[in-house]
Amino acid sequence: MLAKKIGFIGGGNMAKAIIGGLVNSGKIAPSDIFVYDRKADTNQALAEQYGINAAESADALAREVDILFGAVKPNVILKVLKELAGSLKKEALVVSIAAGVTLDSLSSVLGYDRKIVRAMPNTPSLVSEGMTSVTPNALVESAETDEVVAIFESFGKAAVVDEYLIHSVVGVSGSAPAYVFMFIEAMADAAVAGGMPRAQAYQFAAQTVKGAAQMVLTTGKHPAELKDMVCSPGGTTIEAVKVLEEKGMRSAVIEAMQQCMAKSEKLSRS
Ligand SMILES: NC(=O)C1=CN([C@@H]2O[C@H](COP(=O)(O)OP(=O)(O)OC[C@H]3O[C@@H](n4cnc5c(N)ncnc54)[C@H](O)[C@@H]3O)[C@@H](O)[C@H]2O)C=CC1
Ligand SMILES: O=C(O)[C@@H]1CCC=N1
Repeated sequence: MLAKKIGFIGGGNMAKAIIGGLVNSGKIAPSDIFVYDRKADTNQALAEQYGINAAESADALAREVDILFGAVKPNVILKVLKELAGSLKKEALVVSIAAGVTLDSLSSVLGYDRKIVRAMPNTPSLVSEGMTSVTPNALVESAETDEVVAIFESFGKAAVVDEYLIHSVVGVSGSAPAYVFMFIEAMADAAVAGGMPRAQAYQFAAQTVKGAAQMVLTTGKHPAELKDMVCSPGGTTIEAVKVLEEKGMRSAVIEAMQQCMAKSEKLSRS
């Protein structure tokens, strides 16, 4: 049980995923979780759904908590944190999940003596299958980093990475659900073209992606070996593999991710 008070500024999709994961894990009492969203109905809905506290204001929340999650959009997070910095407890830890906002720019508004963690979750957190990176600044103690990792592990997997790797994280997990959804959609389209009903096509495609991912995670085998296991000599699968190679699937994925990572770098500089 985590004996700390945790607050969320912003109660949107990602905050909801984290709050839901924490409450369901039983690692923290809902009465120790606080949320402040500028929309009163969002506060109320989260308080009712999870039995947590809706704070009166960002300042009131900041005064209360030991760990504060900044879960607003990147274009407003620095302003929001600057306004509440003076209300935070001296030892409070701030966790930002805003894409492209560096530890240095967070320190510039919160103070260079503030313990800060930069994290990059993804939307599968909403179904307890998230993948989150965690990057603490030099002031965060290892026990505190472990606590933040444990919070993110309550709704998926989490790993500590150096800050320079966050662009890779954005490419390979933060933004990546979007490309996987496109792949599932395309697979389902082809099944529909073969006559399968749409809903059934999504079920077959999505369960196959989930099962294939599970094989990579649990067998320890190289993805190429797992691919080879599917390809019977003279069979159906190798025909599909040939077309995917001809159409450049691998280079399309690599180039798309490089664009994504370049944009992440650009956002961090602006
Ligand atoms: N959606 C995604 O896949 C991922 C998002 N992120 C990051 O998570 C953060 C939040 O994203 P989402 O939850 O998707 O956005 P969202 O738009 O669902 O939620 C943002 C919430 O902040 C509230 N808000 C805006 N200004 C506020 C203020 N001044 N005070 C209090 N609340 C305020 C809004 O009312 C809204 O409910 C962003 O910084 C984003 O970069 C990180 C990883 C993945
Ligand atoms: O598209 C974006 O900017 C955010 C960051 C990671 C996922 N969504």
